[in-house]
Amino acid sequence: MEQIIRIAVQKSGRLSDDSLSLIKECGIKFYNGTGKLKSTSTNFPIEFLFLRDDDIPGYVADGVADLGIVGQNEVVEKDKNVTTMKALGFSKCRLSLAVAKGQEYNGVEFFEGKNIATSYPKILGDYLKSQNINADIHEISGSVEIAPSIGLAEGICDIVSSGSTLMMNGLKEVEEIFKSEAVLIANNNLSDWKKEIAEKLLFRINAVQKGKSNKYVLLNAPNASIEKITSLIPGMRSPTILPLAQEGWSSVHSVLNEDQFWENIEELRAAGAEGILVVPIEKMIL
Ligand SMILES: Nc1ncnc2c1ncn2[C@@H]1O[C@H](COP(=O)(O)OP(=O)(O)OP(=O)(O)O)[C@@H](O)[C@H]1O
Ligand SMILES: O=P(O)(O)OC[C@H]1O[C@H](OP(=O)(O)OP(=O)(O)O)[C@H](O)[C@@H]1O
Ligand SMILES: [Mg+2]
Repeated sequence: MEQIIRIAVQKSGRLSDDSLSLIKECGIKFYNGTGKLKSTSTNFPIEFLFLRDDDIPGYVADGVADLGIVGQNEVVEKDKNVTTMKALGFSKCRLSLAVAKGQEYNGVEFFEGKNIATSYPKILGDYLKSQNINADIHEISGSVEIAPSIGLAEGICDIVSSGSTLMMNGLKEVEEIFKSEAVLIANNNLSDWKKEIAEKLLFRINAVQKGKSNKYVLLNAPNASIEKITSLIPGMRSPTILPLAQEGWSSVHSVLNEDQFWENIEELRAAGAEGILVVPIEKMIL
């Protein structure tokens, strides 16, 4: 049997572009023409299934797919037995309760005995239980934000990111109940060789993610400041220091987390650093 692993990704929607970009950044090539629901990579032993995101946890649990990229919200909602291998850092959103903007709201007790429309009955049900609230959960599959204005429910529980959908529909967010981002999930019983391929994919994903959060920094500094600057940007093992053509000056090259760079920028400049260049890193393997 050909040793190939199957990964389920969303066909089109909030997860698909970033899922496919991540795969491409991992150096994995595949054809992704419109309408094609299955595709095999030409340079990595992986086959892609393009599916509705709601179906991905179930397919991975059943072993129809070995891996999947899906929102944590769907993994928890579908309550399937799968292993979460890695949080991927995109499609970040939250599940929140919302009510009409003009509604007086003094706490979660508001929802006692009320109707709440949602596409996430399990996550909402678990939350209400944890708060000792009895409410009627009205399950609908989309356009949840319309529910209060058509008299279907007094509140909703849906995905919020910027909050603009809530605002446009005259609603206000009152409780955040779940935080989500895209995750890589795996079937619980992968064979040894499938595990090996999954680990190779994970290795590449880690290299891409580390590269993204770090920057290659080059700067010029007077030799007298090198010690101070080295302490501010210590790099992976230690910075590279090269002499400039101009006597008494060096070029310092280092790698550092972007947040750390911005935190240290004033101190670097105060120490005499100038001509600072910050360059993106494509992959980073420690
Ligand atoms: N506005 C948003 N910002 C960030 N992430 C989001 C946003 N909306 C949804 N997500 C995340 O992306 C996932 C997919 O959202 P999308 O709206 O594409 O789902 P869908 O309409 O159910 O798609 P499908 O047609 O595949 O069933 C959600 O489960 C959630 O994890
Ligand atoms: O807080 P916001 O930034 O406005 O994002 C939240 C909205 O995004 C998602 O819908 P999407 O736009 O993906 O459409 P869909 O309902 O067709 O999935 C989600 O279902 C919310 O309605
Ligand atoms: Mg869906």
